Amino acid sequence: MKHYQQQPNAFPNDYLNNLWGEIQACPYFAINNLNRDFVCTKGFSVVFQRSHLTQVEQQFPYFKPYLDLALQPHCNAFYLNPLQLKEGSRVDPHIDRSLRSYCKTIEPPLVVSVLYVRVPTNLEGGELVLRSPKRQLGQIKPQVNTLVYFQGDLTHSVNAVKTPGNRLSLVCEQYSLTEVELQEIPPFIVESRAVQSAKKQRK
Ligand SMILES: O=C(O)CCC(=O)C(=O)O
Ligand SMILES: [Fe+2]
Repeated sequence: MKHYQQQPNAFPNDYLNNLWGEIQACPYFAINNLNRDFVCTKGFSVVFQRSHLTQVEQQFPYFKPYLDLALQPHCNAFYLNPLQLKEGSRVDPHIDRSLRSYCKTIEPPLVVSVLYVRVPTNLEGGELVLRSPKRQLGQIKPQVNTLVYFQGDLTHSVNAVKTPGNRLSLVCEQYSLTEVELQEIPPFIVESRAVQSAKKQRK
């Protein structure tokens, strides 16, 4: 894949509504754990190896249609995260490397897939901007039910959302790791602020 591609109308429409409802109701869905680049966003993350895909689908059945379509056959480790932005939220320029907290030497993902689950009507801002070191490669205006794939080594950002309402995407960083790297990655865990604060309160 050169830079990025888009697949419109990726799923039946009722799947998007179902995903929206399930994610909003999920106890892990909370103010984000991700780094400082993610300003005023909500979400949670599922880290898993391909060997544990069935377990992921058992615990999160509503992710299955997305995973069936979006996962790339050559990838063996994944960082899946629903990401919600509202008015005033933005994501500063970054390269996705969320598995770095488990393996310091990790290369960026091969591919990142992003499904737009809900987008405010008449959205202003909120575009996904993709860059190479030399130039801007694309500016993608989120459309509900479009599945975007982009090369995992691209720097990207999300412009500040200027409209009321929620912009919910389902993002999956897809890695092709060596056996040695793979050993450092948890087979299946959920990362969420909600879980961490519950743990802290218990102490
Ligand atoms: O929602 C998007 O358009 C992309 C979000 C993103 O960059 C990320 O989750 O790493
Ligand atoms: Fe990203």
